[in-house]
Amino acid sequence: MSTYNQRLKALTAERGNLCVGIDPHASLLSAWGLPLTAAGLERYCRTIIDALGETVAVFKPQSAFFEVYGSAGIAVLETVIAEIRAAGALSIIDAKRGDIGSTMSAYAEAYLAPDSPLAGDAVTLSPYLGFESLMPAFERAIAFDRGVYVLARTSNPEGGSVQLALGREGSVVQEIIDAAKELNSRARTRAIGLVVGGTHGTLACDVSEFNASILVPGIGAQGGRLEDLPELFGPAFDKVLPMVGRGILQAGPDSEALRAKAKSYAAV
Ligand SMILES: O=c1ccn([C@@H]2O[C@H](COP(=O)(O)O)[C@@H](O)[C@H]2O)c(=O)[nH]1
Repeated sequence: MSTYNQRLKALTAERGNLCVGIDPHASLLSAWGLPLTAAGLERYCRTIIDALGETVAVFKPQSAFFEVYGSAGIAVLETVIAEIRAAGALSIIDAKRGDIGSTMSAYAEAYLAPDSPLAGDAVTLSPYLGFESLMPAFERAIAFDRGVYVLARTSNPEGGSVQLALGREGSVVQEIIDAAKELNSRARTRAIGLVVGGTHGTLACDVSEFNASILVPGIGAQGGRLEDLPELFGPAFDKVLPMVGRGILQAGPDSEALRAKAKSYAAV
């Protein structure tokens, strides 16, 4: 089996460099005329995958919006992951997990083990219990040819209060970026990616020598613009995977409108 990074490169070369967020906001379900139930949730997700599944490279289902519906919502998330795979696209499960190592092992099994119904191609992780606490997920991602995206410089304005604080050798976020880069080098992998928001005027951290995929949320509804990313990311721009949720989903439920909106983001 190819690695996550190889699959990502091949598919974005073929389909364009775009990750579409599957964020089933209650307001969007209502705007699409769907009930706020697990059945409405399933219909919403299927509409997106039917419209975009064979043309978009990567989808990012946001776990929180599925958890709202309890076990029925989690069952829909499992179906969505399988449907994305069946459409030939990749999935990043946005669960932002992070915990002490022993609990992290269980999260890693849930989101990265080959036989888990909740495992996509990659999962988002929070390093704020300590980068090293994520090691069980790093090990499984490498072993199972999957990927992880570690929150570094998030898109929200509040993130700076923690991420830009001074750590032992520089800012906290820079320590995370450097630790991820170092681990990729040491393990001869590209499985450890970063999340860096596209909403900032300047990043206030250095990703110029980062060596794996950088997921960039915040484009569209949060004010980030695709056309600003080359300057924002400089030499790391070729690692950037831009991600758009509401900016595309608001065009639904019409399939043509969803396709046209996704194309407009992929074309920039
Ligand atoms: O720093 C971050 C990390 C994750 N997100 C997630 O991305 C999407 C953004 O959706 P939009 O509708 O395009 O705003 C959402 O699931 C967030 O939880 C982020 O925005 N910023």
